[in-house]
Amino acid sequence: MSAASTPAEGTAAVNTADLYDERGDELASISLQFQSLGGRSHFSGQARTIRCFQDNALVKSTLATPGNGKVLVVDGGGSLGTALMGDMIAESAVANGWAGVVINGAIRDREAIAALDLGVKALGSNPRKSAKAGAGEVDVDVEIDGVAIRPGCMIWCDPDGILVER
Ligand SMILES: O=C([O-])CC(=O)C(=O)O
Repeated sequence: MSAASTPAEGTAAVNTADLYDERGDELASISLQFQSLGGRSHFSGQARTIRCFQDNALVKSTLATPGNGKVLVVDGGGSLGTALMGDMIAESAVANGWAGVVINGAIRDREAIAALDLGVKALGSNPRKSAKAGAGEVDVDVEIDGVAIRPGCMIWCDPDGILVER
């Protein structure tokens, strides 16, 4: 890791393997094989969280508020049945200053999202849209692949994986 990339800064391109070597078990590593789908391959920041299931109204409304360099972690229950984010919502995340979005679920509009200056980790894609009723919870503790993610904790993502501050 270069001297300039202090993890707390959030905007520097941190390499997760180097960070793990430096900090070891202070960090939890998500073993589930997320795909890197955004135009920004390395991203990090404080987490905000959403828990929802096949309903993306809270994802849309949250990414329409100022992100201040944070990472939105969406626990969609691992469902690949509907897309929780498409290119319009992702463009809104870029416009509002989010560093990235981690979705334990699916996205759609892969090609457009790959061209955006946004970090995106998701399990895969599905063209089928989600419900928009607003079911779910914002800024709650979530767990993905046995790793707890609390609102405000630091999270680092790159093509190697996802690290979370314990
Ligand atoms: O509206 C949706 O469900 C997601 C979508 O397609 C977009 O963000 O463009």
